[in-house]
Amino acid sequence: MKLVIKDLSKTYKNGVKALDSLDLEIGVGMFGLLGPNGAGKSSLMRTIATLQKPDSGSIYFGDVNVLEQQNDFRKVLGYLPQDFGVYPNMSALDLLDYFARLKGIAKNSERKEIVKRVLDVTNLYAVRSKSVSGYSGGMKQRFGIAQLLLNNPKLIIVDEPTAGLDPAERHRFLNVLREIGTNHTVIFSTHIVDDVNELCHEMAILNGGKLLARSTPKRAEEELKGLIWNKEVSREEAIEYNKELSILSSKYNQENRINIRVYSQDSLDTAGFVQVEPNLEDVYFVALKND
Ligand SMILES: Nc1ncnc2c1ncn2[C@@H]1O[C@H](COP(=O)(O)OP(=O)(O)OP(=O)(O)O)[C@@H](O)[C@H]1O
Repeated sequence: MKLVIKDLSKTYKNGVKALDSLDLEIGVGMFGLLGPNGAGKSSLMRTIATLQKPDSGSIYFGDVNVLEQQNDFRKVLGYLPQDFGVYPNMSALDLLDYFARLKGIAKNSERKEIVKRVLDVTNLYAVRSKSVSGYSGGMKQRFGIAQLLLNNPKLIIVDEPTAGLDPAERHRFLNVLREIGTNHTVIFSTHIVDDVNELCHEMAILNGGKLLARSTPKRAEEELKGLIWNKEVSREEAIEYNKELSILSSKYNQENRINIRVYSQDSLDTAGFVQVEPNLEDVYFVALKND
């Protein structure tokens, strides 16, 4: 089923325009919503999750009018907010059983089966008897996914789930999402370019409440072919180049020199630059620079 967003706008009372006439269509699979802090990602996610109203615009999921038929839509929605708050001192097994009851799964045997399945999918079965309040950050995030899977949602929204996770936990979490993304529509917001690279078939870049790009990671990279140049320079040279060229990123290497990556339609051969394969980080920085 397709999520179709049209002309969505939201200005908060303090005058911040968080969503600016946004149009977006999202189909089955993992969709990555990439943007810097304050881009409007959470505002968009909360609006889709029917937790706040836009000033104007429409959202349809299949033929359900999300903003009008909130109760119908919530039955097929799984939402993991950015900050889930505090968990009670209960085991994952008991807590999931409790959530399953709240979601109306009355039959004992049915609940048992579903709870086991979501614990399996999220790799928490081995720690099911431990208290969720004592879980690590990554385990808590996976528990959040387990609980939203209980009612077999058709659309899953996860808001910056990898922020603050260590690399191993992040990988475990992305693996869980990858599995879920094969048969659900998953919208996944992040400011980490690699998250999108590793996981998403489709992506959009959001800033200032506007879509700057809508593509697949691969296609977006191909569009920059021949336009990305790299050179290793000193700090002083980097400052000079910054005055005349569009530097996308600069990274120190072990010799304390800087690799600068530059976007240029003209050849920089003669200036000692080497043409390099574009990556998704280049795509992201080009989009933000051209904004
Ligand atoms: N309830 C609110 N009232 C006023 N301004 C808000 C409110 N919520 C968000 N904003 C502002 O709207 C803009 C978009 O915020 P939003 O949280 O949607 O961005 P984000 O992309 O999710 O960023 P982050 O990664 O920091 O959460 C920001 O400038 C933010 O300060």
